Amino acid sequence: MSPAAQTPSLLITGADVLGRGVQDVLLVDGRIAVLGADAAEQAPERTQRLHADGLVLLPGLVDLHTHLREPGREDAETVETGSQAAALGGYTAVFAMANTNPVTDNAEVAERVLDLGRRAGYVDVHPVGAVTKGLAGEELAELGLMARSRAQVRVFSDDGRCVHDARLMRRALEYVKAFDGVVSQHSQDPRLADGTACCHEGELSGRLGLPGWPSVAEEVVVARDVMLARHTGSRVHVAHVSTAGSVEVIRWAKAQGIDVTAEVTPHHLMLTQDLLSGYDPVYKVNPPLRPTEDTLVLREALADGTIDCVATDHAPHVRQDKEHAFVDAAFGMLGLETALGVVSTTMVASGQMTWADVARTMSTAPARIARLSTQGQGVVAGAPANLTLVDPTRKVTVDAALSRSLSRNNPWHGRELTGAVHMTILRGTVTAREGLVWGTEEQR
Ligand SMILES: NC(=O)N[C@@H](CC(=O)O)C(=O)O
Ligand SMILES: [Zn+2]
Ligand SMILES: [Zn+2]
Repeated sequence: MSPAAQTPSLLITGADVLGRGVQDVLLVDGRIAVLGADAAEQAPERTQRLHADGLVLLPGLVDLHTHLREPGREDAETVETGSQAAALGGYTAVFAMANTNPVTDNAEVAERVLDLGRRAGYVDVHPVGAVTKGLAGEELAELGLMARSRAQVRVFSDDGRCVHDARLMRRALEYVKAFDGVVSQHSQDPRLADGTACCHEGELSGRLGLPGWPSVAEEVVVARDVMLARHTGSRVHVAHVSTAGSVEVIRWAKAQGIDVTAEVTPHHLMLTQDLLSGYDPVYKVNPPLRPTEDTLVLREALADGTIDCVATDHAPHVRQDKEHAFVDAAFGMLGLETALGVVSTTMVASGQMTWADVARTMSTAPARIARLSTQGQGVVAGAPANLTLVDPTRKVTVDAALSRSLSRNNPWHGRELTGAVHMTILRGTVTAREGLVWGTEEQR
């Protein structure tokens, strides 16, 4: 990365800041120097100008839940390709899940992922630490060492698997409290979701002849975990909330003052289980796509703050793992490049959320949950210049072939989304612009 001191000054004019009104914004030395009427006057000599009329300026997006697959599955994604996809999607920071090979269950792997992210340089890559060694659910991983490492891990998760042993979950919550960490739980009772289950259990799964798992497999774990959070006084985060029942529990827990936060994925906001009728494994994901009623409750919960944030659960898989009969295919779908468009289409174009709500749910709230000090302050003078410019009315038909991800398990292919990322800026440097990744080493 080029040092911030060499980043040219940039004056952004005409953009609607968070949808709250047009303000000029001056970026100097990688920071937001001035906001408002004085910005142009205070611009140093040779400041570049960007005319952003009609665009909305948001703080750089932060993804609490990304699978970058490196180390171990560099055929599906690398930190570099995943970072490029993230920059194109408007992200300036992502949290890389620990289900890699080797698993990120110690300081060494965590620092390796951190360094790979820095070398790529498109977004800040923060490793998530595993809760248990090897994700085996038996013994706590080196939580303290990961927290004290250069990676300063604060988010811990066995994602892909549920920490189903209540005693281990309790100990993990007690442990992370010492450094204000958070346990992000993949809530799914393995005893209620047997190994072959691959979709939502209900009338449709019966008709399709696919083994399903019930909503309650998620809800019982959410209910248990909020009680453990209350008991330990620690923080629990519910990953990929997918059912109306989970929302009910989280709403109740928050009303009690329990320190619980939650995320919803773009796919659970827009896609529903009826897509499974063609048995296309691109729609196979964990937790599964649910009935429309759940989707509508998730949207309401995101808008009213019961669900704190949107997280992609970007889960790239190679063709050999995904293109199988539905029951045998891998779980997961791409999400980084389309998340903003999906949220814009489902929540903003529909009038359920404002752009300020998008800034909260896709930047400031996830940064706060992860206790990020380097990002998520919003668009304010003095903050690092991590910014995303959005064209709110642009309609884009998603083309999987144009994705920067190495994988092609893209459920959004062919869909028209309203609202597109125009530009992403990391500490004053443009990382993506109009569908092209900028800021490669050669260009700097
Ligand atoms: N979401 C998925 O369906 N798959 C994720 C794991 C996970 O998030 O549970 C993956 O790593 O592929
Ligand atoms: Zn998961
Ligand atoms: Zn995941």
